[in-house]
Amino acid sequence: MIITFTANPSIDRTVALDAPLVRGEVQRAVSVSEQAGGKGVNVASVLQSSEREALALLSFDDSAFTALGARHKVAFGIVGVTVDGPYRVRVNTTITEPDGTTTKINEPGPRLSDAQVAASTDEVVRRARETGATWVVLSGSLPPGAPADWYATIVRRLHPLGCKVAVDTSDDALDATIAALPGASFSLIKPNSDELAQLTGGDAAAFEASARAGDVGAIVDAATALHDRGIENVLVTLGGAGAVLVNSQGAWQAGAPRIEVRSTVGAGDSSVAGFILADVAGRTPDRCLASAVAYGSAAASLPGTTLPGPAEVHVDDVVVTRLA
Ligand SMILES: Nc1ncnc2c1ncn2[C@@H]1O[C@H](COP(=O)(O)OP(=O)(O)O)[C@@H](O)[C@H]1O
Ligand SMILES: O=P(O)(O)OC[C@H]1O[C@](O)(COP(=O)(O)O)[C@@H](O)[C@@H]1O
Repeated sequence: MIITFTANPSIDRTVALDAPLVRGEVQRAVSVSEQAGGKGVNVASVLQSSEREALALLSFDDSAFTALGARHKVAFGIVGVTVDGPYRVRVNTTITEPDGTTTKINEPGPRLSDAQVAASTDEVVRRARETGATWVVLSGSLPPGAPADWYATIVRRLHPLGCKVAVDTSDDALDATIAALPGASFSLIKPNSDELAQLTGGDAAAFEASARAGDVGAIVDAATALHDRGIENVLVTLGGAGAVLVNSQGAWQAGAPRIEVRSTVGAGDSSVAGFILADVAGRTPDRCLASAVAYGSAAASLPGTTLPGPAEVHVDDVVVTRLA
């Protein structure tokens, strides 16, 4: 069993334009779609599509979110509270343009109380213990009211169980997760270039430019610094430039296959799922990296938050190079 925990689920609304977005103008959408989303929900959905037993745990939901999830057949478990009434699961809006450019506006979500945070923590740990989970994935931004070090607290509580843990978050929650190392060490982090720059004091634009030019030296150095602080696998995703993996066995780079980009929403989550799918199948690190990139790129080629299943994923198209 693989468990994901989404502290701040979302209804993902995708608004498609048939012309470039123009700030300050009135534009008409050509289509609008909605899906149940949030990082852990997406990871579990990809795992479930690939026939892995996975459960998406949420700290809260509402009836609209549950109905959307049921339509897309994601198996949910609610570990916190059901926030119907005046509170709602947030709506995250993505605007897609014909050339594949996506603009995302993510809402903060409802405020959680200390009691709701504590109850969710207990439930995540209890479900992981009960199911003998091999991986627990803690994913996404934190809702207002949640402590920035919430994921670090859960990581510490999961340590005695011996399961692998992935953390994929941003902003203050990401800083707090790293600040808790090495005491709250874990198995996988998946920063993109912005998050890597935030954590290591680097320059995201410089990381991206050098990656596009095929030079990932500075990215490997930054990822190695994170690995040395207590994260076994540092998977840096680089959009269309692919990804880099650093772990105790070495460092690898993978280029992304050429695709027609439809929407990158869910690409990072699909990369996390692709890595874990290969890991639980006992694959070597280079194959885990190839799987992460193949799943991420497959997601980027699909519209909205549509997530890839094995039929859309072409791992053999991904070229991996060993760097160290
Ligand atoms: N333009 C693109 N072309 C091909 N693959 C892409 C593109 N954008 C994203 N991907 C795939 O999705 C993965 C994750 O994308 P990235 O943008 O780095 O993550 P995040 O969504 O977390 O910021 C990349 O490693 C790559 O495999
Ligand atoms: O919790 P956050 O950081 O606001 O992100 C939530 C959003 O990210 C997504 O999980 C997509 O993430 P990725 O594009 O990074 O894979 C959406 O489903 C959701 O709307």
